[in-house]
Amino acid sequence: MNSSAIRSYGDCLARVRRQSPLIQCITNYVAMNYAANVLLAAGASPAMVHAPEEAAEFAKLASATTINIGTLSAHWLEGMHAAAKAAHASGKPWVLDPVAHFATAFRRNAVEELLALKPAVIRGNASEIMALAGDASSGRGVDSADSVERAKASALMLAQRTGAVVAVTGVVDFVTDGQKALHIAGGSELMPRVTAMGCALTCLVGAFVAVAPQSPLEATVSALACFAVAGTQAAQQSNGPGSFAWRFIDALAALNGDTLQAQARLTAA
Ligand SMILES: Nc1ncnc2c1ncn2[C@@H]1O[C@H](COP(=O)(O)OP(=O)(O)O)[C@@H](O)[C@H]1O
Ligand SMILES: Cc1ncsc1CCOP(=O)(O)O
Ligand SMILES: [Mg+2]
Repeated sequence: MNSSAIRSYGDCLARVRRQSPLIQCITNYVAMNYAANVLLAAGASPAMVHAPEEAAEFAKLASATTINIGTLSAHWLEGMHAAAKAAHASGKPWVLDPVAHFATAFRRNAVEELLALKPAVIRGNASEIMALAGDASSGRGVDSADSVERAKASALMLAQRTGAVVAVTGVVDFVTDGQKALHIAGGSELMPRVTAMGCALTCLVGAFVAVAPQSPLEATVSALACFAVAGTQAAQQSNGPGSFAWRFIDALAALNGDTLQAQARLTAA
């Protein structure tokens, strides 16, 4: 980890709030609104720009790009390729969310092509990461059917094979660059009951790697820690997934670097 570039996980959040990085989010129809609100709550500036006619041009303007295949179509895939290529060519990090990539041949091929365009970070649930590493997974759709514990070896292997930081989320998250690995505890069992929480987190990872492109592992851990701390806080006041969804945005908006540093539950794996 490049500790001279980033002094602490709290510092990474403080940088996002200070710099307000412009983040190109190519995400799905389900996630667009919630993900944009999550980025705003963290102090970043989201832009949902995916048309093939403009995706590459916009990727050059943005500080980072995130690509999510949740509601894929051929037209969108064209924009994803253009954006990922442009981001890579201009030295900007991009983040891949391989939503349910194992479900159909169209998705499998799409994710394989995108992986070749060198994402800096891959963020998925346990079933997605296991299948992406070529391991058997029990996933059928967008929700995980496997534990993070079972996906750890797959994540390590995938990180070593692709050179990307790999984040597996679930009850306790696991993040690795293929050498070092960390666990992040916290969050709430209400989180998988709100659609697009994972997609929004992928967009937030984009904002964090944008302000610390030399430290993608630390930036990813920091973004996941924000979700864990804000999720724990929001759950304490929520009656169910509906109120949790908006309380989570409030908790994230109120989170500062010092609180994150004090409350994040990180352990070396
Ligand atoms: N049972 C749980 N307890 C605590 N946090 C959870 C739980 N399940 C998921 N999360 C959190 O929800 C967020 C989204 O993760 P996840 O549900 O794995 O992604 P996806 O929505 O892509 O399947 C992450 O911050 C993760 O830590
Ligand atoms: C329900 C659904 N269908 C296609 S994408 C999507 C959202 C998935 O969101 P998440 O991966 O964050 O649960
Ligand atoms: Mg997901």
